[in-house]
Amino acid sequence: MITMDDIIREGRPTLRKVAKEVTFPLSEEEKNLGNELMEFLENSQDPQKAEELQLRGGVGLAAPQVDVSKRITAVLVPSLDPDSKEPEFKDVLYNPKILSHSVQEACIGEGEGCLSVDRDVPGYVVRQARITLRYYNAEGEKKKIRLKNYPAIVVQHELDHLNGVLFYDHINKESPFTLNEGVLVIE
Ligand SMILES: CC(C)(C)[C@H](NC(=O)Nc1cc(F)cc(F)c1)C(=O)N(CC(=O)NO)CC1CCCC1
Ligand SMILES: [Zn+2]
Repeated sequence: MITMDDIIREGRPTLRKVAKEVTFPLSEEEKNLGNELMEFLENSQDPQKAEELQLRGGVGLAAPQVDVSKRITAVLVPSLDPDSKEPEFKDVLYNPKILSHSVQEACIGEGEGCLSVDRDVPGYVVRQARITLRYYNAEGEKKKIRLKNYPAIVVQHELDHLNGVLFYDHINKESPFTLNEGVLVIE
């Protein structure tokens, strides 16, 4: 089971590597890793387990963050409506790729953080507002979906990890809270 001790932090070289694509059929190890990444997110969003295991509430976790340089990431975005059980987006993505995206850009109003970054880095992280994502699931089935709002931001944050990019690489050093015309701010 993955806990915070397994998550490598900035400074570790794997976080700055371009991860390798997986080939199908997946090895048992690659299948297990995908499930473990998702299990971490589920545990981290369960108040009792998060407390017991001292986990930060996570919505996405990529293989390079547990020192495995492979193009695998899990995403679990809970629904905004606390009553509904269904998450807004939940899947383990193998070889994910953004096929196309909106011209419009978006950012999270309070900026971003990262499970691999133990410090606050203030500033807007401007990303694509809407994306068309292609990925393979553990069975090797090709998926093509469109995402917008928070799920689109999370997926782009995770795909960055597969390319050795960290959220603060996108922050404008001179003026971290400057936004161009038309950038959607997601609260
Ligand atoms: C860095 C951290 C603050 C832990 C962030 N968590 C988060 O946004 N929590 C959260 C939000 C919810 F809407 C519901 C919920 F249950 C928990 C996160 O997991 N990530 C993922 C990450 O670090 N992946 O490598 C950072 C987010 C910043 C923008 C997108 C992902
Ligand atoms: Zn991250």
